[in-house]
Amino acid sequence: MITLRGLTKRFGPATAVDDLTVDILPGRVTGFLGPNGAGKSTTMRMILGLDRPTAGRALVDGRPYRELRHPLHTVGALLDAGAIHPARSGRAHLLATARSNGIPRRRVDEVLALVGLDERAAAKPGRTLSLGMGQRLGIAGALLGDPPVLLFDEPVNGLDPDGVRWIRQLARSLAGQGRTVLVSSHLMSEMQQTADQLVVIGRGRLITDAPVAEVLAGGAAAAVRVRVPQPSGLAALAARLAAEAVTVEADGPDALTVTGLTAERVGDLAYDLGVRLHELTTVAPSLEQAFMALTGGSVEYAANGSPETAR
Ligand SMILES: Nc1ncnc2c1ncn2[C@@H]1O[C@H](COP(=O)(O)OP(=O)(O)OP(=O)(O)O)[C@@H](O)[C@H]1O
Repeated sequence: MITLRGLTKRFGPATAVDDLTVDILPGRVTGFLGPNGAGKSTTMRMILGLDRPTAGRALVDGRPYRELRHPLHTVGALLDAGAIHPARSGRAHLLATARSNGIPRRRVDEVLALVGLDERAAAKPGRTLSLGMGQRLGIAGALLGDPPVLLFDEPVNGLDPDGVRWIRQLARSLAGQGRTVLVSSHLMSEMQQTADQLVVIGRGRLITDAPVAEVLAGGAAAAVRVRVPQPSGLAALAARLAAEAVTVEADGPDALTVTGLTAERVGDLAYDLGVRLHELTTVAPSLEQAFMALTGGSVEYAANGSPETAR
């Protein structure tokens, strides 16, 4: 379990993490979500004792990282996948970490197998590793001490679809074993498929801490898409909907998206007007829409497009 209490980090006048209080519980994948610069990496660095909080506490299994007696056996982290010596092989890198932490050699073979790196890949020098292999090696390092708590900072960044699927399954299976798994991402769609719980931050502050399903249900209203083949019918329906105090947006040349009415009500209004429909669909909000509804003002670059395209 990870416990954050009033966790705050200031860099000069800038507040990167602002009074964060959250419990990150075992047995589930917690998605740590926020736009670039929201403070996710800084929070993870404080959990791992790499940055000192300006105020508040970050505890792993009840202790600050620096007071852990067996840190590698308590918490494993993937922070920067590129953090391996360019001339050293992946296997040598893991062996050195294992040796200095009293972990037996055979565990290195176990974790290499766990992350799907074969002998040839493990023998390559760091500088020749692909991004995906680097991520796998970083995760192998995180798993070395078989820790009950795992932190993955943007693990799917730059990975191909197979790599993304693999990380997703790994995170889920680690949580299934009862571990605490915290995965940061600025990709809402990714978290929708991976996480059970969401901790969303914006500008260092907690925006929400809730199950994914709850964020989806409460963050943004479902919309209704209605497609009308005749332009006159489309105009008549749009005018009628305008009188209903709902949000109506054009959706291509022959369709409208209506927020604030059920599909049944939109269908009934069309029927009353004698307007023929070719489609009437309820569109569930995506996590991304829910996220935008939640973060609103905290997304500094909203004008440049969605957070997914901002990196
Ligand atoms: N060492 C530092 N010195 C000064 N400012 C910093 C430092 N580290 C982070 N920051 C600032 O703190 C804020 C939070 O950064 P952080 O990297 O934690 O965000 P993030 O949510 O992880 O985003 P990203 O995904 O872009 O890394 C940013 O405004 C960043 O510029």
